[in-house]
Amino acid sequence: MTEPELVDVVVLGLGVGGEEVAGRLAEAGLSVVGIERNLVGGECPYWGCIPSKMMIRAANAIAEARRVDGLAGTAQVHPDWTPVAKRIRDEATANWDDTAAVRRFTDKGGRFVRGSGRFDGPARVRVGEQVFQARHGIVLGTGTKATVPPIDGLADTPYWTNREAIEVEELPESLLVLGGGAIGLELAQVFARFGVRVTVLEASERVLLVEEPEASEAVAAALRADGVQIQTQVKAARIEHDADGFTLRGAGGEEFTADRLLVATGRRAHLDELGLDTIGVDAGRRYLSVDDRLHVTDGVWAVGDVTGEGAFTHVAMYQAAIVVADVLDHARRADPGADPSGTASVVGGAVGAASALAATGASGSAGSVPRADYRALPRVTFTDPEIGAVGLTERQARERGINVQIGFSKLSSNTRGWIHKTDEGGFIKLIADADQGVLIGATSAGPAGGEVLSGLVVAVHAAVPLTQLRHMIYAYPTFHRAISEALRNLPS
Ligand SMILES: Cc1cc2nc3c(=O)[nH]c(=O)nc-3n(C[C@H](O)[C@H](O)[C@H](O)COP(=O)(O)OP(=O)(O)OC[C@H]3O[C@@H](n4cnc5c(N)ncnc54)[C@H](O)[C@@H]3O)c2cc1C
Ligand SMILES: NC(=O)c1ccc[n+]([C@@H]2O[C@H](COP(=O)([O-])OP(=O)(O)OC[C@H]3O[C@@H](n4cnc5c(N)ncnc54)[C@H](O)[C@@H]3O)[C@@H](O)[C@H]2O)c1
Repeated sequence: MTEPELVDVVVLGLGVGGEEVAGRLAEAGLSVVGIERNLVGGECPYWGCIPSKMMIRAANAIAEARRVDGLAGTAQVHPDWTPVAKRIRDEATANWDDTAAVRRFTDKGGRFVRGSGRFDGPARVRVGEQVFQARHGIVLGTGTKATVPPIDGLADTPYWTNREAIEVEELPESLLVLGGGAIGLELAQVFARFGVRVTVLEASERVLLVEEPEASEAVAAALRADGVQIQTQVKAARIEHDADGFTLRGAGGEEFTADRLLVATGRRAHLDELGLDTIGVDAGRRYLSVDDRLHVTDGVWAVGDVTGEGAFTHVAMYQAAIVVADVLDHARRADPGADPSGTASVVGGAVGAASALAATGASGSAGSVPRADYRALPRVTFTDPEIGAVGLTERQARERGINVQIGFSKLSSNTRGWIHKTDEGGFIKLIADADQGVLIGATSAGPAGGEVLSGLVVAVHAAVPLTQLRHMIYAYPTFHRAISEALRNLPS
């Protein structure tokens, strides 16, 4: 049997969350082993946020050029995917090579191990023949994988997930997108703007189901204007593939065909692979359940998508800061005699770093580690119009029995929206708790919906009284000035 090697912390999965935790703990002086089986950085830089937003930037440039007609003369656009694929290959992903990311971690003092890790009993992680025993804790940042629904025939076809869609060098003529969530909609609009015939097939009654119905309508209308066909309430019964491409047969007898099929029906943690049974944690759940300091169980923390608290890079980063502070706090408590200057021992280094972090407010000293609070969780779906949202939707608020008031304004009746020639789709929707006199949710849809959102995030996060929000000065003529009109439309 392999003798375990004693280290301070093991971080399993170096995606956005794991890499941040591992790097900061290593910088703090702990001996950290970071284990990653694929690419350090995870989904976001290689197959997620960054390359998809490069695609969106390019597709929006095409759409903007097409808006020259009638506004500033004439423009002819000849979309070409080559520079987009090249930019993703060369600038975003270094051809899907993580050498620089591994060095970023090892330069901070971390030890990198490439491979698939799993628990091997309490405080132990095994990677192949190597076994590590963690003195201060194990952090799981193993993320999610695309879910592939159990549709008859699908598993035997060469379907795409986000990975193949992001890596594509040559666009197909036509594309079926199964799932009208964030991934499906963002990529559908991109490909349509580059001339692909795209059909989005969504099982529920509307696309972007998690956001406000008005947001779903605005996005669906914009995608249709880009030539995307959208079918809701589709129940896929069978999927076939042959030399002519894909055929999806619906339970109602409908049939959809295309050269390629992108499956974007959600994501799921893969807990069954992590040996969680060896530490008494239920691997049958959809996500790892964590408390507000991201504890899973004694000496085990989780960070990022695997927690199910919102599959966003900003959530992973937010949680990472809490995990770092809490692990350092535990290290300090485990070795209270350590030199706080950080020079006497490895743990002393961590203590010194914890104190430094506490001084900057980024971390906490014993007992003052910040707790996760998702009340003001922002989301941005980077379609055109962008859909920014924070906190509760109207439906969620009503389901909680809150005394809800709604304020609404359209961008078309806002001066900047009118100047900009936004279509009817842009809007601000405010969800107020009438009893508390504060906003508890908001949506900002429009050309800069994700940017306009920031003021609304502050309002929800800091529970700024509606009276104060109404008496603020909103610059003229901006998109965000539509917030003041929505506030006026709230019953006072
Ligand atoms: C197409 C797309 C677009 C997106 N766009 C945005 C966006 O615009 N904004 C946003 O905020 N979010 C976006 N996201 C979501 C974002 O990518 C995730 O929230 C983020 O990557 C989560 O980070 P993570 O560290 O939790 O997990 P991941 O990034 O999934 O990393 C987990 C890592 O763990 C590794 N791993 C798993 N199991 C093991 C094991 N047993 N041993 C060793 N290693 C293991 C994996 O290989 C992986 O590298 C997008 C996602 C997709 C797919
Ligand atoms: N801009 C961003 O921040 C961004 C962008 C992309 C992804 N993400 C993150 O990644 C996560 C996953 O994205 P996603 O779009 O895969 O998932 P999602 O859960 O957002 O949407 C999946 C959609 O697929 C539908 N669906 C499920 N099964 C189906 C079936 N058999 N047939 C047809 N439709 C079906 C669902 O009803 C849902 O509308 C998101 O929830 C988000 O957190 C974020």
